[in-house]
Amino acid sequence: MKIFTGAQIYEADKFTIEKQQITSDELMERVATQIFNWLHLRLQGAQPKIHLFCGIGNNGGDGLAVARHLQEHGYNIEVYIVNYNEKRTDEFLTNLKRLKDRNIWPNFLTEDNELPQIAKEDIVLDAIFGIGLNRAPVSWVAKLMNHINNSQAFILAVDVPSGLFLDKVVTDPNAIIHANHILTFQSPKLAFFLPETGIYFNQWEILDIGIDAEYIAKTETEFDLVSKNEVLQLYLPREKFAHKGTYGHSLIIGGGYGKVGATILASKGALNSGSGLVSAYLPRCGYIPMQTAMPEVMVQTSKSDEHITDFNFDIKATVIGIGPGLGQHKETVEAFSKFLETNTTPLVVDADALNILSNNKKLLELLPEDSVLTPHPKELERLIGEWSNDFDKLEKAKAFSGQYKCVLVIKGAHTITLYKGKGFINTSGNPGMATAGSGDVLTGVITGFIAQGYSPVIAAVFGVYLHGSAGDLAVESLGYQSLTASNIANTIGGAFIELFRRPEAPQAQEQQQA
Ligand SMILES: NC(=O)C1=CN([C@@H]2O[C@H](COP(=O)(O)OP(=O)(O)OC[C@H]3O[C@@H](n4cnc5c(N)ncnc54)[C@H](O)[C@@H]3O)[C@@H](O)[C@H]2O)[C@@H](O)CC1
Ligand SMILES: Nc1ncnc2c1ncn2[C@@H]1O[C@H](COP(=O)(O)OP(=O)(O)O)[C@@H](O)[C@H]1O
Ligand SMILES: [K+]
Repeated sequence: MKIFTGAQIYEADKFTIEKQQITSDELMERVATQIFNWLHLRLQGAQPKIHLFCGIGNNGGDGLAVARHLQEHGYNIEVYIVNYNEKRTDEFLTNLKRLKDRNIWPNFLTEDNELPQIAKEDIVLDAIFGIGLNRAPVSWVAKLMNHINNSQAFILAVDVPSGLFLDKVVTDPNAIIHANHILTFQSPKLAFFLPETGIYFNQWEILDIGIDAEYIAKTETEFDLVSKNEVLQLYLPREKFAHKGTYGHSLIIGGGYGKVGATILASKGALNSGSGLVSAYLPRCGYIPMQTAMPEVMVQTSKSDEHITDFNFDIKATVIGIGPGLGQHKETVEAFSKFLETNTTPLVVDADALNILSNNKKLLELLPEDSVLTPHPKELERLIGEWSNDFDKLEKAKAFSGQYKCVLVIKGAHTITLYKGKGFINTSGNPGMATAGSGDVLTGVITGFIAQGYSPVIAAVFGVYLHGSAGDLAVESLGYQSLTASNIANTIGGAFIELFRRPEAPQAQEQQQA
């Protein structure tokens, strides 16, 4: 799904209005009807107090139009105009008049008003600011927002939580609404998925407001959201007459004394994601553990007992996943550097292999084109340097991936894969995956996908989704705390099956009763 910027959203609105020959007011009415339906379906006429806080722009206009629908259906509403600016939009004024015509008189809030009473059983509709926010709210508005946040009422945000910027971080956490749920229009917003800006709400949902399909199809976006629908289109079916050679040979390189487990997890990731053959190259101490844990994996060892000191293996790999448990011993660094000088096999680079590259940036130039790098936040910082905020991080990461012609997978709650100036934001996964070794499994999964013939960027995007989906499935029976990396690796098969599971058809009433 495409993630539009603020400018693109305004353009989409304009395009839709012209193409569908509707007025801006009619578009706003679509929005309001959808929000009203959302509430009506859940409330079914129940009478909690609904406080609607409306700004003076079009976000506020949406709020006023919702107020009218709620009132017409007998809901218990209180409307407030957060009067932060003199410049009202036409649509706001139209909807204000419609309310007044129905004898609904909003409370106009200014700096001098007392803060309204909101009980924790109440509902708040947040329509103070939408995507038009271009500077931090003044202090009395921030105070009001803070008051709303502290009320413990259920807060439903219209389009975005008021106070959220689409392209920069919030400096004062009190000057933004902490929403329980967001009803956002047509396209999710990039800020929903970044660690510094995604913390201000629990859930989001898209309302389809009928933005013109032609606009959506023809407009290129910098970021796309990746869910099941997107990855299903990338899936390469298994062929009837396939043999193990058809699906490539993954080689996992890493491990050291006390860290052989990392390579076992990566090998499991590669094997369970469909690699035809999997080999591992380890120091000698890894031989027995690997052979015992993974009978399917072929093993060769470096000369030394405790860490890799040479890359003299005799394996014709389709792709190499390198780094888990590798360590940064002087001899390992030297051997890895020498290996890079002649290697042409595609690489997936993780963990200590990334740290070695960060310590000697010249080595980055030796990576084969389209190598996949999978840093967690600390490893990313070592690679690209410090960033001032999440938006700056994305810019720097994008420049890095362009400079070194690599696929850069920024791991996190919403892992972002960057390639050739474009970002793919993952939607699967859960906090139970913040556990030792889960990244090692991902290295294996991406390696396994490349082995099977997926291009590196598709292997990264698909692999990240499937890895997260395996975590989501496994957590259902294990819970967040007990989920382990091994569980994730063992559930990859389930995640494949889940890809093709159709939602259950609702049963007919009579059948249910029978
Ligand atoms: N036809 C349209 O354009 C549609 C717009 N929609 C709604 O319109 C919203 C955007 O509306 P607007 O562009 O009017 O903007 P907002 O309603 O988000 O903001 C109001 C205006 O206040 C000013 N402002 C920004 N930051 C401020 C601050 N800190 N203090 C004081 N004033 C500030 C800006 O001039 C801004 O335009 C969307 O989020 C969505 O809710 C929807 O109704 C869909 C249709
Ligand atoms: N809160 C979270 N939500 C979703 N996924 C997460 C979360 N925390 C971690 N993950 C995923 O778990 C993996 C952790 O990788 P990493 O930090 O390299 O772990 P390790 O080094 O222990 O293998 C990444 O794929 C990351 O996206
Ligand atoms: K809002």
